[in-house]
Parts: sequence; structure tokens; C-alpha cells
Amino acid sequence: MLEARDITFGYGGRPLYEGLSLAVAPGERVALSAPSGFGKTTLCRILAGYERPQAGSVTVDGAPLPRRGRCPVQLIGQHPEHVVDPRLRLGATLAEAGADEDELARLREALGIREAWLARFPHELSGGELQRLCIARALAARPRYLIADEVSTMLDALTQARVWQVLLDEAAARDLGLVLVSHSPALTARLATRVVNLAGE
Ligand SMILES: Nc1ncnc2c1ncn2[C@@H]1O[C@H](COP(=O)(O)OP(=O)(O)OP(=O)(O)O)[C@@H](O)[C@H]1O
Repeated sequence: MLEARDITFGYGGRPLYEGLSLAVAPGERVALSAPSGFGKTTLCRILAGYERPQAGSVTVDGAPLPRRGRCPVQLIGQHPEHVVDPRLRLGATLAEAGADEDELARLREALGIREAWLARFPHELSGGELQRLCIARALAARPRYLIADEVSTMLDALTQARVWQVLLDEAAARDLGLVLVSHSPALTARLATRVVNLAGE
């Protein structure tokens, strides 16, 4: 179980939330809903260990997220260009996740990642191409929980459908818990098994 307990977090000034709790079970697909600016992206970052809450805890099966090494909670965000090393060729970035060659080849095939992209640097790919690479990297890291924050906004409709099919298939095959944020009510309705309204409405 991925559990955020009694989370308080703010960037200075009034906290975005105080005492917020959320639990996600393996196999669940939980959509976070709240008005713009409420703190959905921030909560995604807290759940994946990118931000530390001022109070409260995030645990997986009762254990805190590791400070280093492979994290059981992987975040895929809205800005793939912010989370890759601009000086590394993408083959090296993908290899960072530590998966074996067969697994990487399978993920590349599923996500339509061309072999030629691996020799390029991040700025030599489109936003949608780079996002697919970041999704492959997140899956290759063998997460138990996957946080998908507006992951498909930069993708065309066909690629969006393909990427979500891969995420759903992988989540089902590995019994992953999924937390997702989408501004599309249609997508949320199709993907989520539960919707959590952070604004409490
Ligand atoms: N690094 C930061 N420093 C200061 N304030 C920040 C920072 N990041 C986000 N904020 C503020 O915190 C609030 C929550 O931002 P966040 O991106 O988590 O909201 P959101 O619900 O995901 O919004 P949206 O639906 O518009 O993407 C916003 O008011 C934002 O301006």
C-alpha cells in the first residue's frame, strides 16, 4: 500500500494542505481532482519523494521512501525535458533505470521508441518522443506505484491512446498502483477506478 499520512505542505505562506491523507492499493488507479493551483502536481511530487512534506509521511508497505537508489514510486510528469540530463544521450538515460536489454527492447517496441533516438540528446527529440522515453524509463525502474501527472497532454490523440494502453497493460500485468492527474474528464472516467477530490467537494 502507498500511503500519504497527515501531509502538511506549503511553499511559504499558507500551506496548500494540512493533514491530507491518501492511500493507494496495488492494482488501483486513483485520479486526483482539484481546481487549478490546488496542489495536484505538488502532491504527485511528494508521493514520489521529490518534495518532503513539512509534516506527515509517505510510505510503501509501512517503509519510508528510500533517500537514494531505485524508488518504488516513479513519477512521470508534464515536462520530460526537466527530468533528463541534457548532456546524456538518450540511450544512457534509458539505461539508468537498470533494466536488462530484453525488457528495454520490449518497452521501446510497446511505446514506439525508435532505436535512432537513443543516440540523440534530449533537445533532438520532440516533447512527445521524449515523454515516451521517460515513460519507458519509469517502467524500466520496476516501480510498485506509478504517478502520472498530465502525462499525455503533449501527445497527439493516437499516441495518447497508445501510451495509456501501455500504462494500463503494464499496471495490470504487474499489479501496479497508479495515481493520475488529467484535466480531461473523459480520460479520467475511462482510466480511474477511484477519483479523489483534494478540495473535498
Ligand atoms: N516551486 C514552487 N514555488 C512556489 N510556489 C509554487 C511552486 N510550485 C508550485 N507552486 C504554487 O503552488 C500551488 C500549487 O501548484 P501545483 O502545480 O501543485 O497545482 P496543480 O493543482 O497541479 O495546478 P494545475 O491544475 O494548474 O496544474 C500553485 O499556487 C503554484 O503557484
